[in-house]
Amino acid sequence: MSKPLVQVSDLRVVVRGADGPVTILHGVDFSLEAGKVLCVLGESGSGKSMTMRALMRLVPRSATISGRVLIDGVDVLALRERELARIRGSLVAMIFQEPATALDPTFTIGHQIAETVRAHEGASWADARRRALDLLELVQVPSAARRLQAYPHELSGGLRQRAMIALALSCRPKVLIADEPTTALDATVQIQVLLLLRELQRELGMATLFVTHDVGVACEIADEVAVMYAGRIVERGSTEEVLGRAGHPYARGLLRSVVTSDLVGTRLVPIDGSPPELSALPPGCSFAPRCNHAIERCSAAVPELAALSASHRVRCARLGELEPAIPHAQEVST
Ligand SMILES: Nc1ncnc2c1ncn2[C@@H]1O[C@H](COP(=O)(O)OP(=O)(O)OP(=O)(O)O)[C@@H](O)[C@H]1O
Repeated sequence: MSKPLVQVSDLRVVVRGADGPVTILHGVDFSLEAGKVLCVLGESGSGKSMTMRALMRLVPRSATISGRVLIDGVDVLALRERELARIRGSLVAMIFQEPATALDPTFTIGHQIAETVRAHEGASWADARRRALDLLELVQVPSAARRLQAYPHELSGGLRQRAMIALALSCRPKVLIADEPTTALDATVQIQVLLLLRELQRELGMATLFVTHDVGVACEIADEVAVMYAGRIVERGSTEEVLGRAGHPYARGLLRSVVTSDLVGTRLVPIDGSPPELSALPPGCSFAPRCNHAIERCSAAVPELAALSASHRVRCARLGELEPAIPHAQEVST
């Protein structure tokens, strides 16, 4: 097994709130090798985006991060601001749901990509423009030479998303962080962009962290899946293990809808009850108040992420006591 490109251990984020500090992330651990895609699933507010932002220290001013984040051997939490700015966009690139946040409306697509290539690689304008064209072709923008001259608002949503991916790839990142990058697109375009991302990340050997609410998206592109609840990873493993043989009652509930491998657009199934207030988490397992299987022991202490197999881990005090698989397990193929 090769050495992981991304290693995250005991990642914690605490935000200063009006009524005192609130812990948003309670010690997140995972690692990811080059060329692999990890999908992070979970309900709104579970801490998916905060985890991704904390990796690059893009957290609110009121937040404090602790733990360890090693990316390609670089200790991100120990970097000075200047060094950090250098690795954002070169070692690690981020793409978001809304391309408008990454693309400047006042410059053409070609100018923005070429400018980034020049800033990071010191290339001449002529070389940078050639590379901008190569990148637009790589992300399969039709009539790429003409689109270089276009402003963001002149492109369709799908093309803008491709342009943003080209911009993210312009510095040859080793790690790509994608936070719901296809959610705003209609289903057909979503599938095209997802297939493109999967193809690119394999071709370029990037480690990709992909945040989504969509089980179908995870089925389509993930090698590994992590499920988050109330600021903790409650289950992680290979896509087949987590989507096919979920062990945590929360993950099982969320994944009730998974019946085939081609379900882009399948939102997670809402579970009865609502997530806890982060400022007033119940003792022990945060999911216990919503869990049909909870017993007294579940509220005594936060369970560890225990191993079900070499790669499959579940944070449940009743692991091993529950039925081993969810009913749809055999139908999932990845
Ligand atoms: N700037 C902030 N200050 C205080 N709390 C914040 C801030 N940003 C996020 N939070 C809180 O952190 C928690 C996790 O938020 P986060 O955005 O990571 O969730 P998420 O799982 O990505 O949700 P979604 O799927 O809706 O994007 C939420 O309870 C949110 O209210």
